[in-house]
Amino acid sequence: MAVFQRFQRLQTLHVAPRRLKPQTCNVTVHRTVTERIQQRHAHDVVPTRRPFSRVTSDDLSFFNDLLPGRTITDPDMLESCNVDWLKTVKGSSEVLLRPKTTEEVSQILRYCNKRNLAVSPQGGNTGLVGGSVPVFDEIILSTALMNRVLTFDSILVIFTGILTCQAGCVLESLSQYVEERDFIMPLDLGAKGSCHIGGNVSTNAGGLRLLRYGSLRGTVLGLEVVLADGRVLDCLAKLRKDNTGYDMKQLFIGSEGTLGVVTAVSILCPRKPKSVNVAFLGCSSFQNLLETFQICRGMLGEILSAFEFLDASCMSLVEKHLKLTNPIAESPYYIVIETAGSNAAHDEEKLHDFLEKVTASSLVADGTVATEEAKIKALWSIRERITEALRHDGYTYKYDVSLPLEKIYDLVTDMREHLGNQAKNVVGYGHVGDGNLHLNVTSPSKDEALLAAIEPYVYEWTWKWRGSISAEHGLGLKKRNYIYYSKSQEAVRLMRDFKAMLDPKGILNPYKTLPDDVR
Ligand SMILES: O=C(O)CC[C@@H](O)C(=O)O
Ligand SMILES: [Zn+2]
Repeated sequence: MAVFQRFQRLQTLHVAPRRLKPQTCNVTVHRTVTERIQQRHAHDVVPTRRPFSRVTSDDLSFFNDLLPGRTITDPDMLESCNVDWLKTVKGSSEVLLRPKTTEEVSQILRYCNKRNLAVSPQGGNTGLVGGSVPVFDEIILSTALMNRVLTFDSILVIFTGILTCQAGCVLESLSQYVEERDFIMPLDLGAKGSCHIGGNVSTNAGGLRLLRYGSLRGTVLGLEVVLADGRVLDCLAKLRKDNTGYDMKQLFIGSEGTLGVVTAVSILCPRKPKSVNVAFLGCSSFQNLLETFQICRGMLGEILSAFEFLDASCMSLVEKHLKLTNPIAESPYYIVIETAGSNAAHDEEKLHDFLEKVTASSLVADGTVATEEAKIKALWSIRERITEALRHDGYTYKYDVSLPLEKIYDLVTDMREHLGNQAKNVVGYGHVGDGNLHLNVTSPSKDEALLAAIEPYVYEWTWKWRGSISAEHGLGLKKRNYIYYSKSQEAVRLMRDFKAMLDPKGILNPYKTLPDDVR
């Protein structure tokens, strides 16, 4: 493998890409969507507080009796729970509840529903769309103390890999727990040190391993959910297959705490791979990067576990703000490829052949490969810590879109041109393997004119190419009024009906996910 620690440019391979047609512009439909959004000036809409009750001293007595020492009203302690990680959405809740059991969550919600008190469920508060913090004075219901592993299944002495745990377990702790037993979590994200598994499920978090292990819609086997009126829905099955009627858990995966509070999760963990390699490569064009991906899928096949990218602007930001070092020669685009398999010699041979092919054809200009854990971590941190670097760069406008692969970077290029010098930085990175681009725009401070130049332009663009305006972060508070760019009116109406059925008073995570005016 030493020969691939660094490799050189050879010649360029030209493969004509298959062009994709934009959405046949049904002008009427398009205009309807656009007008609906523009009329509302969606990015400016600050919701009006709905007529929920205000917390009284009687309510506090009830909560104190139920959760002695875990009913928090100290403003200093409430401060960090009222504001999101990006520090762009700030609520003014005066009560933080920290239950330890499902029964306590059930009693809290039964009481809040009766009293018409709004509730903002909160996990690790790492969300990026303002979905995990109160907007007004909603009671914060934190899962932080619901952090017990319940079971890790085994048949005699052999583990099956089915983990059942409470919703407040931190993803990284779960990873450690299952790794000690020779398994891994099927998902991995930059926020793993703080995010909770319940929050991951509620937002249907994607992350860096989705390419290999699929989404939580497949790996979550069962859920326990407390409904708005306090009923406990036990769908905590541990079965690989179960076709008995509607798959209820799917309703709660990705519904951002608006339909129920996830209190426990059963999840299928893959075996820990015996051999892991990470290659960090540089490409001179995005077209070369896409061709590298095509070849990679073909040649690495079943051992490919991640294919991520970042552009040169991301690299500059992690160098500048986090003092990370670029391990290879400067390039316009960088790729992080991970392989995970069961036979080191076999995996290395495959990787070797692949790298030889892409360097010989000059698709890849430079690169480095890591097999030891510390170096693997260092390479991954360049990709994983971009979000953190962007936060240092200024106020960040974040877009998380699914697009046809061949259009994925054109949005960044167009946006740069469209914004000119209005923006400080316009960067692109993300999950090439999943067709998911993270477009981020920074400015020295919050800038309404800049926001108006980005939105709805970015959503129009995504709609035109039949993309999704939220590939993995959800709609939360910030994007809910743009839902029509990705969902039909009928679909949104049905969502409203589900919400009305499960939470008739609308106490669960109000002002999130669904638009203000469902027509
Ligand atoms: O900060 C972002 O926009 C993306 C965060 C996360 O989804 C990632 O893939 O790193
Ligand atoms: Zn992502």
